[in-house]
Amino acid sequence: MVFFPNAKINIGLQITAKRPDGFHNLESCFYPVPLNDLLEIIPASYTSFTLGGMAIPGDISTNLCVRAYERLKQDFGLPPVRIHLHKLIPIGAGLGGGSADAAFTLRLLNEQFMLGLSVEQLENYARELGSDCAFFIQNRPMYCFEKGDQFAEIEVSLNGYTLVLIYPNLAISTAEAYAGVRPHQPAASLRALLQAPLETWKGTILNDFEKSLFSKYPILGSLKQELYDLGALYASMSGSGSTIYGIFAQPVELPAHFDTYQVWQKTL
Ligand SMILES: C[C@@](CO)(OP(=O)(O)O)[C@H](O)COP(=O)(O)OP(=O)(O)OC[C@H]1O[C@@H](n2ccc(N)nc2=O)[C@H](O)[C@@H]1O
Ligand SMILES: Nc1ncnc2c1ncn2[C@@H]1O[C@H](COP(=O)(O)OP(=O)(O)O)[C@@H](O)[C@H]1O
Repeated sequence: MVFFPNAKINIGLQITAKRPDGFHNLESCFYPVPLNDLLEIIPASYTSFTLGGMAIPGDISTNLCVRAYERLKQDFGLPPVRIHLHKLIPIGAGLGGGSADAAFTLRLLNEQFMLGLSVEQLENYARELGSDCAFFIQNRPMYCFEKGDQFAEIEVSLNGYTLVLIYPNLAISTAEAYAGVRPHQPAASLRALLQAPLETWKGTILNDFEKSLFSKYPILGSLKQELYDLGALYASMSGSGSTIYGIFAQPVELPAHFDTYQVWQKTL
């Protein structure tokens, strides 16, 4: 069976408090984006994991696909499988690619082996694997809060807009990003701000990771400004970085020097 785990962007990200468990409470709109990895899992005589596309740091046993398989195997005694991941979503990019791979592994195994797990059960397994993972079970625009693993419905649509993603060949670890942020209660509710027309977001909707990461990596702030100069209606860093995205009214011709980065553009 073959699934295509997709990326996400964060529209707005407020880090509101440090939790007693060491994690942070946040508020954000998670929005799925059709930039995909390829994940194939088939029954086999022994379990193996192979990787194509981009290299992923870390031992195979720490790969989130393998961890997701091992977690379900614990409870359901799954047979051996051959897992192949073709990695296309940039890593350490704030696009949630690893979390998507984990969640899609759970979804695929649930179908392949007819485990009969409900959405809620799959979300609970996903929460064990990472704060972002549960989002990719339902995989639709959601207002996310607490660790980023609790959800509320929100009416946000980017349909018809052109989305540009720029990954400046710089991997930022999530832990590094959280270390630089000072949690605070926001002056305005992100949820309310997101309900206003997209044209108003530029002046109102912020990603709290930008402040410290833009000082540490000035290229990030420059790219965001360039997207505005090119006519973006809204531009931001996604999640814990380093991807900078722009939302445009129509397709945009990007300057030649962007060729040194990984650039993706699509009308949604
Ligand atoms: C920042 C966000 C926002 O969308 O995503 P990314 O941009 O990285 O994809 C998420 O909070 C990332 O979620 P995820 O990447 O699943 O994080 P985890 O593996 O659970 O945790 C990695 C590390 O990040 C920190 N962490 C993560 C989530 C959270 N709510 N508070 C935290 O403090 C912790 O230091 C933790 O050890
Ligand atoms: N299948 C996977 N794809 C990407 N990263 C993975 C995967 N499995 C484990 N990881 C680890 O997760 C971290 C990056 O996660 P990723 O989702 O790409 O970044 P981000 O949280 O910025 O969106 C890296 O430390 C990487 O080694």
